[in-house]
Amino acid sequence: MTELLTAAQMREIEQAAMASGEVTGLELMERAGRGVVDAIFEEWSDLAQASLSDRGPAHQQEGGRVPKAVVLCGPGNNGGDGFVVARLLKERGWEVHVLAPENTTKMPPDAATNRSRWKEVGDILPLNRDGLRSARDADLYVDAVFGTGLTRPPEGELAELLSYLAGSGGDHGYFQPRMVAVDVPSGLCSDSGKVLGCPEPEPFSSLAPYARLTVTFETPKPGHFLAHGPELCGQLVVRDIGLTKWRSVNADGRGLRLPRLQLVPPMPNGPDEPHVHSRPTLRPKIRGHKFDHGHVLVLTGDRWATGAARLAARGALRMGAGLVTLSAPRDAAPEVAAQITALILRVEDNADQLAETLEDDRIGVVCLGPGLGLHARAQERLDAVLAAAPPPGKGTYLGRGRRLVLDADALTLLSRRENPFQGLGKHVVLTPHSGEFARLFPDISARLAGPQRPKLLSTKDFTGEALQEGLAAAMAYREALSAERGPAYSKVDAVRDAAKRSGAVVLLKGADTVVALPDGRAWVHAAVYDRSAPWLATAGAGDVLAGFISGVMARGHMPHEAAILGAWLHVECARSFGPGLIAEDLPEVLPSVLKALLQP
Ligand SMILES: NC(=O)C1=CN([C@@H]2O[C@H](COP(=O)(O)OP(=O)(O)OC[C@H]3O[C@@H](n4cnc5c(N)ncnc54)[C@H](O)[C@@H]3O)[C@@H](O)[C@H]2O)[C@@H](O)CC1
Ligand SMILES: Nc1ncnc2c1ncn2[C@@H]1O[C@H](COP(=O)(O)OP(=O)(O)O)[C@@H](O)[C@H]1O
Ligand SMILES: [K+]
Repeated sequence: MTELLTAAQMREIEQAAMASGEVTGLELMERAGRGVVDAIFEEWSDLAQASLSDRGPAHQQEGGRVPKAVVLCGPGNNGGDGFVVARLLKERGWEVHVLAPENTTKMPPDAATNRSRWKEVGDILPLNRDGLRSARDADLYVDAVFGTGLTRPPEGELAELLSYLAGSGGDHGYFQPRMVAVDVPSGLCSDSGKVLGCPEPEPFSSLAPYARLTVTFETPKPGHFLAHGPELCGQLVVRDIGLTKWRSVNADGRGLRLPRLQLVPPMPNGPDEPHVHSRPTLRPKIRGHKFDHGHVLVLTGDRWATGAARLAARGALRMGAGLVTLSAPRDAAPEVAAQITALILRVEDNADQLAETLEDDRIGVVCLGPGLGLHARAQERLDAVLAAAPPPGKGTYLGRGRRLVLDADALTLLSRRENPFQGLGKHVVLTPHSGEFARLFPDISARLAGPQRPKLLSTKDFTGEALQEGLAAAMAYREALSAERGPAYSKVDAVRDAAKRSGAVVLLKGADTVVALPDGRAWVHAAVYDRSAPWLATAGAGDVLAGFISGVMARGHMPHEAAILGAWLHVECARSFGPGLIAEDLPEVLPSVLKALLQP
């Protein structure tokens, strides 16, 4: 299991460790700096070989090139880590240039100690563009300006420096320098993956550099996986600094840290216990007849609009549901019948007939939304399904209650009801994309989006009142951006709030899919770094996901487990197929993915 820790939690853990007397802040900082240096040499072996301490002083005498590093140190403990990195590189014979603020009055003590240690062996240049100009053409740049302590958008000289670096780092810049971020690229909020003061960062206009490698400590942070985090971090490496003992206890020294936020799947090379499986577990189908493996009912849309539901149904069947039935309005039935074989078709003339179908208590899961439509009849069908889905406990299906997956149009229909969340509960999984999420939770979505960029003025607006209004809106936008404070409201915060409000399990899609329960437990499923699957952004992929989740629930998993497993298998299928993927392929590659999963 890989737990994602916020800045506040990290601070708390560090405090607990130091309070125990078993480790000092200075030791932790030394471990952090050493972790960064080790990660650099593991990533770029040529830099390790070029280090004099490895090759002996004779190397220099033979005219060997001395590698050069520029280390940018900020005003806090992240800067402290930077001073350690600078000293360790210098000890290995590097030419090291350090840029740091001149004013050190507010510097935390451990960082100040490491600054003094550095001063014994090297100089300090100003932390601005001038400082960078006098230390150009390095083999390595180390960004230790801000870490988890970023509280507001950088301003003035610092903003100028960071945006200059944003144009030259990562794979974007003209020089593509090796830029290593200590903990996080400076300017990136480690809780949210947002760049403070810059909602749409671009390589040449961001307030945070694009790193090639990010080395973080103890556990990854949510911001490494959410929003813009992955594109700014380059590669992510986690270094153990020995805080495990204090990770799982609260400030009072007891119990688990709650609510928990976990990464799915866990990081294979993280500092986690090596015996923990890095793959989620799917309940095996061992014995029993088809009804023991769950009966899923998928509602189709009207004539000409049944494809999405058929995709979902096929996804559920391939996932291993014992039986999948499509419930289609009469006018859509011929089209559905012509397209299916292993799936069963039931024809409904009206919502009452659907209600009758739902009296069959062997139907354990109902999936609706894909292609459902937004008309009054669709609303009646949704109402019928909600009315026939008793919450767990009072339920009928194996005592578990009936479970629902509400996707696509069903979510928009919910948002149009007077009480959108009436009748929902933990037996329901809502699977919105960001548009559907905004319809259901407009205030939460607006808070997540942050300040809204005003519309660009067209030439006809360049006069009188329209111009004044446009300028006022632009000023207000700039002010709102500079007033942003860290840690920023994250996608995890938003999905947690949505789950709490609706009472349901909420899965908000994207490359950074987040699942949350009303009690605050949450998971980030990130298709990023070495698990990226950009081919999933294809029409109909979401319909298949709804089917996958339904299928996993039919196999007896709890709704939140099904959401997590469904999202994970969805990405595995996309990765297994690769480029050229279309939604129809997802259920077809699932058997090989499941086979690999079930192998010991
Ligand atoms: N918490 C832990 O367990 C450990 C933390 N360590 C390091 O410490 C870092 C956190 O250190 P800090 O909490 O001191 O925070 P940072 O070093 O990230 O930055 C905080 C400092 O910058 C200032 N600041 C924030 N935003 C600013 C802005 N926009 N413009 C100008 N100044 C700004 C703050 O007032 C504060 O002085 C971590 O990222 C990590 O690198 C490591 O040394 C090892 C252990
Ligand atoms: N860049 C991406 N990387 C990984 N997965 C993605 C990416 N973009 C979209 N997805 C996934 O693809 C699916 C798209 O679903 P959705 O937006 O509902 O589209 P549709 O309605 O066309 O099926 C979601 O599961 C989402 O998480
Ligand atoms: K940093």
